[in-house]
Amino acid sequence: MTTETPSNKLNIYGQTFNSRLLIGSALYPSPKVMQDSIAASAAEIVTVSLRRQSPETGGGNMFWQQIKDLGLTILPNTAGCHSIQEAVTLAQMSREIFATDWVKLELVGDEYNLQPDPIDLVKATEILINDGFKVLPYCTDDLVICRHLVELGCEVLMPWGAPIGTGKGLLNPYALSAIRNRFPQTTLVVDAGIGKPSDAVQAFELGYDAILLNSAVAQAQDPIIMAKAFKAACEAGRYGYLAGKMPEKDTAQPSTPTLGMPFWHQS
Ligand SMILES: CC(=O)[C@@H](O)[C@H](O)COP(=O)(O)O
Repeated sequence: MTTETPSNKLNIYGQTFNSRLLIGSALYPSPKVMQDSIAASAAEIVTVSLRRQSPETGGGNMFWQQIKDLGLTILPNTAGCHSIQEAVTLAQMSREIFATDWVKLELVGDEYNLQPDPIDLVKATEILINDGFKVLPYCTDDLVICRHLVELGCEVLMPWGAPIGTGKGLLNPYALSAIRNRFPQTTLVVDAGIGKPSDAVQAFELGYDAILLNSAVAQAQDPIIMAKAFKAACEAGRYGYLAGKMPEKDTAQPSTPTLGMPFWHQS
């Protein structure tokens, strides 16, 4: 029987976490709603982009203070980078500022769907790993690209569910499932495109270790309630996966016995 024990907590490069929900820090209606939503989600890892800094207004400093106040593990990302050089430079700056060697590597290859550039992603990953980073690459659901990333030393992969900000859910469950089956030892996180709690449940049912989302909570009509819904969905999906679902059958089978007495009773 498989149950959730300390030894099978979410493992990200050797650090363990109780929550299997990673959350973004952009697009919330207000800083207060951001803080309250992230707290309600019970996420222990929050991803941030250095690009949020806005020295002209000083707003950037306030944002960083609010993030710091959450007391969570920070996962810097390279959102919005379009070239290897840009992504590597931003990762290096983030390492200094946040004092972490983790980086969620995002390298946009196309403006239409913000698809990661698969070729430059692999090249940038190699540069960053050689520079001592622990890379969490945001990638497409391409099995071969994932294999290259694992061969370079990535212990975590973050294939997309759907393009960022679309809320379309898991567009290609077959491809995500193939990645799960091919890399049983790798920590797999569905990143981007999740729109509703049932998408999160589906990711865990496929055997994924975690999900990362931003828009689904930040752009919900009530972000704080939605954050709670995702917390519950991640737990439900994970427990459902660990429990092992019943086998499906093509023919009906009565679940209520038709022979004998359903309950013992005194005559
Ligand atoms: C915040 C972040 O890292 C995004 O780039 C991420 O991929 C989330 O995407 P969604 O907003 O679609 O959840």
